[in-house]
Amino acid sequence: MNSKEQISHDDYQKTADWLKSQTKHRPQVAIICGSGLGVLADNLKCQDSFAYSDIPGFPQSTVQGHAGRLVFGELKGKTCVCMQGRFHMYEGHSLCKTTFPVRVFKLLGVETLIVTNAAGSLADGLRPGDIMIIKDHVNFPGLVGMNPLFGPNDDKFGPRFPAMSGCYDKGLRSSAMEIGKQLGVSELMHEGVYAMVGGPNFESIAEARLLHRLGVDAVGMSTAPEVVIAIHCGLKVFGLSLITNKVVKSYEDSDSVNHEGVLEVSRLRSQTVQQLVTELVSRMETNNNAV
Ligand SMILES: O=P(O)(O)O[C@@H]1C[C@H](O)[C@@H](CO)O1
Ligand code: HPA
Repeated sequence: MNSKEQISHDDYQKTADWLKSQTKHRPQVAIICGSGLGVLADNLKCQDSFAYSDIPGFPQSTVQGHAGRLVFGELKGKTCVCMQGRFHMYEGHSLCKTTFPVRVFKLLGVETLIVTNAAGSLADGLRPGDIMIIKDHVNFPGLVGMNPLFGPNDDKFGPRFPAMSGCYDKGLRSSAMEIGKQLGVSELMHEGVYAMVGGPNFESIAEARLLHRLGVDAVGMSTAPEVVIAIHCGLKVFGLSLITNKVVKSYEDSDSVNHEGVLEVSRLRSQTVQQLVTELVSRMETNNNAV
């Protein structure tokens, strides 16, 4: 991984211009699908979709459960773009490659980013199959210097020192909780703190205990860099974690997590997440920043 890799404003613009030349859709909302959650794109009407390998400048997805397609379409009167597959630091992408699509979305006129992920729970009240609305994050790689904003600041996107307090929009969070009630799934709905770790190994018991003591509710291997870049360039952000497993915190516990199990729980709950996201998008107030 080359942490010094720089991507110029022109590079993002070239990708945005190519996409604009290939689709008439001008999205207001972007959705990043977590592991096993690619079904979120299925409700989009009048779809235009592109394999990542055909999009100039786009990285490639290498993880099972991440299809590697960018899908544009209409969802309840809003134009959306949906990433079926995200990029993780552990795949060997630099952080600016990992977050590349977010700046492209900004250049396409997107106003709101929805990030979803699969995550393991540390909080006792969070069970596999539950949905945790992200109220804040701990960006562990960022805290030790692995931040997508490292390097010269691009003032055209945002300020050198962006604030991260309040990065998960309060209005969208309460709207999602309300929608959960209306869908009859309030017993699944929680709010909590997500922590990003580098992966790709799952946590040791000592690491799990440390994260738990630090006040982390759910842990995963993505999302925080995308959110940092989104906030830096002025996007509104909503995030949710689908809890796919309990993180083992006891030496007496013989359970063990694996990616296939994560994908299985994601798929079982993906329809509910899809309904929640669809309803959230339909209630969003958007301007028309189409560019
Ligand atoms: O892309 P997300 O964060 O949903 O993927 C999680 C973290 C790892 O990539 C994988 C582990 O099963 O799922
Ligand atoms: N730990 C880290 N990432 C994850 C987990 C986990 O338990 N489950 C899904 N993604």
